[in-house]
Amino acid sequence: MEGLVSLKTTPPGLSFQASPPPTSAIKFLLVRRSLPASSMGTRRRNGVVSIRAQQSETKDESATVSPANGDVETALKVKEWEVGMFHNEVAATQGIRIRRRPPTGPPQHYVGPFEFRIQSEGNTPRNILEEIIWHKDVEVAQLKERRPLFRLKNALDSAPPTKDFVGALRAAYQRTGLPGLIAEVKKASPSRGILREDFDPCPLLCKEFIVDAWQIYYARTKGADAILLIAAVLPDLDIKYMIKICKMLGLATLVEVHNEREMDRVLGIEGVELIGINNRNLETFEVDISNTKKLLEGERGQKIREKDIIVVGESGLFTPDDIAYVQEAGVKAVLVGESMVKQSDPGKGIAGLFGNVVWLSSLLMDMTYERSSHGYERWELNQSILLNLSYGLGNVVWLSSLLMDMTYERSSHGYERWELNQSILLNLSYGLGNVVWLSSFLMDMTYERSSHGYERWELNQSILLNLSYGLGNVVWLSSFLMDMRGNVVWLSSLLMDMTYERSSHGYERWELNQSILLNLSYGLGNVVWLSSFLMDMTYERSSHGYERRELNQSILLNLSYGLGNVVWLSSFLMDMTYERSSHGYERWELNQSILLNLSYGLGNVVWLSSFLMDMTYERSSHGYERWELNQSILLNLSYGLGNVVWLSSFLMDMTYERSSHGYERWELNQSILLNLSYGLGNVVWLSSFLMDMRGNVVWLSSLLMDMTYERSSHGYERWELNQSILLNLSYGLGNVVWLSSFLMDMTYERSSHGYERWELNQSILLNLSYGLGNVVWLSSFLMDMTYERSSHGYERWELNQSILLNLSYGIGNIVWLSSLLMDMRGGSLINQFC
Ligand SMILES: O=P(O)(O)OC[C@@H](O)[C@@H](O)c1c[nH]c2ccccc12
Repeated sequence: MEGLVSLKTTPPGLSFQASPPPTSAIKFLLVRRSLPASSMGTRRRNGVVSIRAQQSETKDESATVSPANGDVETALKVKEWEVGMFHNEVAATQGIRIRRRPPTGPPQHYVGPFEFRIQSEGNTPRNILEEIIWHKDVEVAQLKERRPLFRLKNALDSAPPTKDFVGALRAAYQRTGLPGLIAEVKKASPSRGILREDFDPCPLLCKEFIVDAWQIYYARTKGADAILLIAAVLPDLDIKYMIKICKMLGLATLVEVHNEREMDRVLGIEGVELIGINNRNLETFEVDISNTKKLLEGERGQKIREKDIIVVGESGLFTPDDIAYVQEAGVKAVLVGESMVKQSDPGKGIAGLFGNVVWLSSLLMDMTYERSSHGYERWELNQSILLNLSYGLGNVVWLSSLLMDMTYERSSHGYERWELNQSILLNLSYGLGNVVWLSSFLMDMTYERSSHGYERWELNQSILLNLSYGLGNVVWLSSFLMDMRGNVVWLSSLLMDMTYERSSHGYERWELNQSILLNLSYGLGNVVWLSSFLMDMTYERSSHGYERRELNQSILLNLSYGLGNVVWLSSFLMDMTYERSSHGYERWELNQSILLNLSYGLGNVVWLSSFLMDMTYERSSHGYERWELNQSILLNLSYGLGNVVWLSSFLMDMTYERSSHGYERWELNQSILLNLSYGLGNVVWLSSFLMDMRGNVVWLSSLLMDMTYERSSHGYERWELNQSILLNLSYGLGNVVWLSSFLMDMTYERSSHGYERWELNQSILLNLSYGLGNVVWLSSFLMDMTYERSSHGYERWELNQSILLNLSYGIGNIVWLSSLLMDMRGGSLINQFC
């Protein structure tokens, strides 16, 4: 040990040679074939010093290269073999089953007296690992002969500086919350030559069967930053010694274990920072990833956490489930071969391994890289993206797993984290997503109700409230309700529960009841249920009087916002019509509001248009007001979208009227177009609308052209309008093809319109990112931007971020984004992950 202390204070190469610890004597003796016989005599007492001293002397080299005497050479081999036997004995006491040397004699490549050995149990490897080690032993001996240690040491100076392997793994885990990836990658293959020119690997691990410290030096000269040491092969003293050498050379060590015994041995060694658990039994090559879990259970896991050791899960990891499994077991990094190496595109390999999560985490990673310089704000941004994502919703699986992770962290992060959890849940409930998960979550919460009391119940209520805002998808809400407690029963039974509580919670609870119903009607839900509820309420009308009826009306109004089953509504309206005579003007007014609201949603345009026709018949008697109403309905319809055919035919009608109605009519035309551009979202219909009108794309652009013709007379305002329409179109999203071709046109004009035009371009892109649209286009655009990054610098990058932020608003579908990111990043992902 003293020798090791001195190692630190003197130049690495020299000190190493001057005073190595005793174990290294064994190691170096094992493979050193050029020692004079005289020095062997001192081996057992103080062999280390003498051997080292000679290793560093050049004059030894001649002996190595050309043995003067065959007998001496043979004698040396015998000695080496004896030492190997000694090594086997030491190893066996530590439960190491791998024999470093064939116990009954040197293996067959030895020359001289051993040449004719017959194959026997004693010189036949017992398993694959043993066979590899025996081969490795010989291979290293030969390599050392060609390049003795002192020469390697000279080469150390020209090796690239070491990179912080452990630091990179820790940072990766912190950044992403996912295990850092140690990927097996290749710059070139012997058969196919250079595979990747721009190969700039992260810190490098030398994944080799190390049997001799010489290999460590060799690896460093080749640029290694970390060394794999296999506990199934190396006795404790070797591991300790090699760790010291690695430290001296600035290398990290990953000590690999396969079973409990090896784990316990390694946990007893000082200075171990990384332990790899190999799921592949190197004796049989069978893979079982539960090995990782087994070795991290109980006290062992405890000890690892206390020592702050990073555990690397190794082998047999292919899917996000596998990664999640080992991460759950306590792994903070993974060593992956097959599933990466088989992929031509490393980005795809990573995505296959880490799943959809990869894009977000890779995004977060980018941001994390910047965290040091951007500090807290960036982290905040991180949170926003998560929150926004939860609005969209998308892949609930990911989010729920995130929530689970967060739950694990709850103890350490306390209330804030929990708060965030709640927000995400609330937001999730806005979107909707995977109802199964949410409903099961709600059920869990119900179980917890007793223990968490009122707050939890409140949260429950909020989620229901939000759920009722969000959905839109009637099928899921109704199926959700059905899943929970069977058809309709659940919500109404909830309402009943609440009713029971009414006595104690009084008016507030009842109010809440009402809000839920109101909100439900926003979303839309199962009209059947709602209408049956309304009927129930109708029965109660006599006793609850006017208020109930008012409520009834509100629900109807709200229903009309959503849209629902127009058939039912229209039949309801008919009922009301029968009542018109008795209720007079108010009822009629109500009728109108419902129609207006319906037009917001959209519904069955056919019915609406037929209604409009009815109204048209009445035009003569109701005069201008009615006509005005007509216009409003049309305007509102354009918000929603509805039956394009009808609208377009209406526009045509209006066109006929242009001559007589003059400018106002034309203005209306414009408003409708503006509103249309707000509303749609459904690319198909807009494009089909455009197509219907004048064939593919032509119509809108020709309209724009018309407007352009008018520019001279209407001047700047018209042009402004033009821009608004484009901007609004970009909100919805529309036919990206068209937009992009338009952008191209604009680009041509860039020279003459200068910066403003370019700004507009940016807005359109930002807005497009709200909707989402054609990812292919966006991603290709982002790529273009990436190319431009060098010249446009930080602003462009910022824009990139905004687009991503906005995208996170829009999407919901994480799958596409992740594929986008994957496309974008490809190979560079791998660097970020390491
Ligand atoms: O290809 P896989 O199953 O992803 O495994 C990679 C890596 O863990 C494996 O190559 C490995 C880890 N430690 C080793 C030691 C020797 C040989 C191989 C290994």
